[in-house]
Amino acid sequence: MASNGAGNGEFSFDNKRRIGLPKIQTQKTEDENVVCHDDSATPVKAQTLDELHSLQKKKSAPTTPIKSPHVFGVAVSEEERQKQQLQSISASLASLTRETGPKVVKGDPARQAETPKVQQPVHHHPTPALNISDSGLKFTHILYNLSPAELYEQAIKYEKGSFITSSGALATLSGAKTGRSPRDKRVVRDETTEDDLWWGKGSPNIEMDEQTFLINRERAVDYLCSLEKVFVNDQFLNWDPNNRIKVRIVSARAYHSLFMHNMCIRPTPEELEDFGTPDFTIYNAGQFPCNRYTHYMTSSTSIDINLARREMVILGTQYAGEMKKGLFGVMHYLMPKRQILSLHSGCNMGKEGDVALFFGLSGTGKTTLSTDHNRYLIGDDEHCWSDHGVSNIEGGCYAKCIDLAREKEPDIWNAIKFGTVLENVVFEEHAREVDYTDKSVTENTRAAYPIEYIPNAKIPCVGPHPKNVILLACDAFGVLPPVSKLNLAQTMYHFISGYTALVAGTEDGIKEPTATFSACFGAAFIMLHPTKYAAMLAEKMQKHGATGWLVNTGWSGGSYGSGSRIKLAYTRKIIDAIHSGALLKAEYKKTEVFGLEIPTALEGVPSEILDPVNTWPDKKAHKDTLLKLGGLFRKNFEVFTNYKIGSDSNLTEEILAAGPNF
Ligand SMILES: Nc1ncnc2c1ncn2[C@@H]1O[C@H](COP(=O)(O)OP(=O)(O)O)[C@@H](O)[C@H]1O
Ligand SMILES: C=C(OP(=O)(O)O)C(=O)O
Ligand SMILES: [Ca+2]
Ligand SMILES: [Mn+2]
Repeated sequence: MASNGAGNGEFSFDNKRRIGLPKIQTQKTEDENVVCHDDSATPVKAQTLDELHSLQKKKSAPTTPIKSPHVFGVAVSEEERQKQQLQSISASLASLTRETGPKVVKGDPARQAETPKVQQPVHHHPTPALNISDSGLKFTHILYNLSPAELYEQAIKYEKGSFITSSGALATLSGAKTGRSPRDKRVVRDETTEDDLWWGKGSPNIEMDEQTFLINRERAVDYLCSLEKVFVNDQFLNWDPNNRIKVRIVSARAYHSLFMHNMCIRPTPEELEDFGTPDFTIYNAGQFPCNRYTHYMTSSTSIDINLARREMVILGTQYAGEMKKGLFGVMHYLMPKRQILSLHSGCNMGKEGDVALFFGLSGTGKTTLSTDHNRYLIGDDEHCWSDHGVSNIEGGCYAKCIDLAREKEPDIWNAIKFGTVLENVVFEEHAREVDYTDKSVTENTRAAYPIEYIPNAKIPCVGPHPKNVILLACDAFGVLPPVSKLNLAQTMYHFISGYTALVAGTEDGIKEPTATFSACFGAAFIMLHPTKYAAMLAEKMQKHGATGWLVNTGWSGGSYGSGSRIKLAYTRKIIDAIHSGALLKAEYKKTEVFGLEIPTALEGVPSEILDPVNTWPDKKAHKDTLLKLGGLFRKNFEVFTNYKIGSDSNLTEEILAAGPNF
């Protein structure tokens, strides 16, 4: 933003900066006869203030001439197309018990002059007068695919806790929930999903029935239709053009609309013209709770997925990540049906076209390590691996910001600018400088930005088959080596285990690390049994000759409390050596218990840290901790011992043998 030096939003009267308004002379110049060399522009072409304001905005020009869209071979007018779009939105918002969609109208209700042509409700049947509700008598204004600038204005005007930070990002608060609520995520169990999905112990798919889904859907839709305006985003998922999914997000907050604008793939104006009916719709009524007397509800939060109806309903949580990760779950169902593997991983590509995947649970480094100034970023979190290579599902990144530092992560730092949603951060009240070390609201502070905000993003976000598959674990026990080379069976063992150990809540003194095992490094999002994804991964890695690696981005020199987190600079060197192929040629030795192959030397990393035992002053404590972790792995894997991985029973046995041995 141009600074005028006046501060506090006052206008500057510096002549050079004047943009068009004639100078108002309140006093006569000293010498009336001297020709006034006033360089001010000609007067504005407006007679009234209203006219002046109407000049400020011009109609946006489409990048290509609007073609006449065809419906069943018949050309339709622009007016007709607009009408169809509103009908589609009205149908999306239709109550299921009152037969009609709401009366929807495009545009901001605050701008009365713009209130345009009225969209007649869609009548499936002549509506009995008795069925009319209050919300059926009013108009619901639709703010359709607004631009970031418009969404900023909406947020700042109407949503408490919205501010522009000094770098131009939109700071918001997500309310009472500052992270996902996996225990409140439910999936409708019906004929479609009964046999296909993973149900029961360990599964993230907590069941609900169709009827309960419809109750929550009605609650969300009634809430949304009772509002004066709702935001509608029509966008895409998946950069693979043959497997692109059309999603519609209906939400009540500009924050949610901007978040999804950034996170999903943004359609061009031409693509939006032909958008038609969405493949999947989210109803985000996050400000409104679910009813705890409703069957299945265990809290006031509910995130409900109905695969048959292709709908998701959000009640009682405003955490925006719920939408992104909810859709990811849907992709974990839709893609494997098409023989495409969906992956909770980051992905980047070198100059030579070498692709790497980064798997890992939250906070293990997918976003940080896939954002690499020397490589092209394909995506930071959600990908597909098809017979043609990899594709990003999303159009944006969602970076953790806690302790973010410009020097360590310059690309992420620079992406936090105008258009970026900055969740739950604390900033200095006047200058609006963000303090990234401040955890007052939450430790899970986040930035959501379009992927092109990263300078070396690979657009379109697709790439060839991966050469390296990197499994990230943040091991707060400090016993896993900084890097190990894995054979295929070990890769599968660690992929199915999905280990990380984090330390929650650091305030009240030193805490024991807790091990988390999350199958496929994303059990919260998978829909099928983990072995289904594992079998696909094994098949693809084998076919394309990818190498597996286990990288510990966590502790060294002791567990949390006595050791310290491995320096990001060292982890980057390790990753560089994987990408370049240098690490493949290194000399290796095998570790005790986990039987991992570790390099004896690696450029830019002190050799002594490569074997964790060297970094622990207390060798007995090291051995005890190693055995403890080995035991936790073993216990976790018990549930998988009765499953066959793919059609290859040899592989299944090899995988079972690839775990810790003691
Ligand atoms: N050695 C390391 N490797 C990777 N990340 C590290 C390391 N040390 C500290 N970090 C920090 O850990 C966090 C990793 O988070 P992030 O990349 O967002 O994880 P994910 O995308 O997997 O959820 C970042 O805040 C990063 O700065
Ligand atoms: C959005 C999330 O992803 P991640 O932490 O893996 O970046 C999340 O887990 O809420
Ligand atoms: Ca995650
Ligand atoms: Mn991430």
